[in-house]
Amino acid sequence: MSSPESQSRFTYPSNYSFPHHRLNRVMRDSSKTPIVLVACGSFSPVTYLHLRMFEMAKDYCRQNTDFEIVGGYLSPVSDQYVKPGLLSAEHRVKMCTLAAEDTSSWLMIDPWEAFQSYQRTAVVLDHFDFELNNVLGGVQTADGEHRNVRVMLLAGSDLIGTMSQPGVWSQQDLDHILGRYGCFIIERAGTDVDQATDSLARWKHNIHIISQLIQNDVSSTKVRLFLRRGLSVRYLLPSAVVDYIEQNKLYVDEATAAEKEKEREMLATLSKKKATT
Ligand SMILES: Nc1ncnc2c1ncn2[C@@H]1O[C@H](COP(=O)(O)OP(=O)(O)OP(=O)(O)O)[C@@H](O)[C@H]1O
Ligand SMILES: NC(=O)c1ccc[n+]([C@@H]2O[C@H](COP(=O)(O)O)[C@@H](O)[C@H]2O)c1
Repeated sequence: MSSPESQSRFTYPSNYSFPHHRLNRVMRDSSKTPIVLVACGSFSPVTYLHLRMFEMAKDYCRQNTDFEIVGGYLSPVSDQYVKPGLLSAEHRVKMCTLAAEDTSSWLMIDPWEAFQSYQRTAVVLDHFDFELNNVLGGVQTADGEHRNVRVMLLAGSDLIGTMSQPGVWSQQDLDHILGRYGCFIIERAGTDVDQATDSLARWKHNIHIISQLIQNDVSSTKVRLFLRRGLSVRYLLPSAVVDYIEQNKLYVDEATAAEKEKEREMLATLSKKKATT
């Protein structure tokens, strides 16, 4: 667990320690700004697209910004977040860990959010900022100069779309997330990014929109639907995650009414799309 100072600001799950084994503590290019990417979500289950979001952001940063990515984290949401199809945090954290270990050399899973009461995204980003800069002391340049790490949110455009919906995010939190930290938004089929970011114009300088040059429309909802119908999901998720789902017989239970409704909406969108092509 972190220093006593942190205990007054944050609550911690028991036996928690902040993962930093893959954090790049020495920058490659001292002229750049070190950043850490944080993707918050359900990850029920984690898919290749969740992992690919980080690679897309990496390419974008290299080509368009003065940022150097020194680490990437998936932060699965708490069980208290009410959402159809949300499996227990234990399974979700395990699947994310298997996925990162199996497929990546730089992604990490932070279980801080998952194993406690629901924490707003603004608080989650503060937690990362605290652990990276106050507890670990940031990173260094090759010359040994200290640099604070900037935390940035990584999300799909559906999430940024919810930021204009009344009652979902407080103005104070939006100002904190987009004004203080900033974000990378991956375009996602079904969301008009311009419309989604219209009301967020005052933070435009901190919002980086990334196009999906190779469209991948996989979603956890579709994966759950396939599993429930006994269809294969191999090659949509890392093999280790598919094996884990099979071994633990996950996502085979009858869908809840809310989930059935979500599936109906998704199937209707898919057949509409088919009809227009
Ligand atoms: N196909 C995709 N394209 C772009 N962003 C995505 C895609 N799938 C997931 N994301 C983003 O990944 C993050 C985590 O998402 P989440 O775990 O809620 O996945 P999801 O696939 O949208 O889940 P569900 O289908 O259960 O709603 C969110 O910011 C979401 O926008
Ligand atoms: N006010 C907030 O902080 C707020 C609102 C909506 C979603 N979120 C976060 O967005 C993430 C993804 O949510 P969905 O899976 O519902 O798209 C979750 O981690 C959730 O905590 C945060």
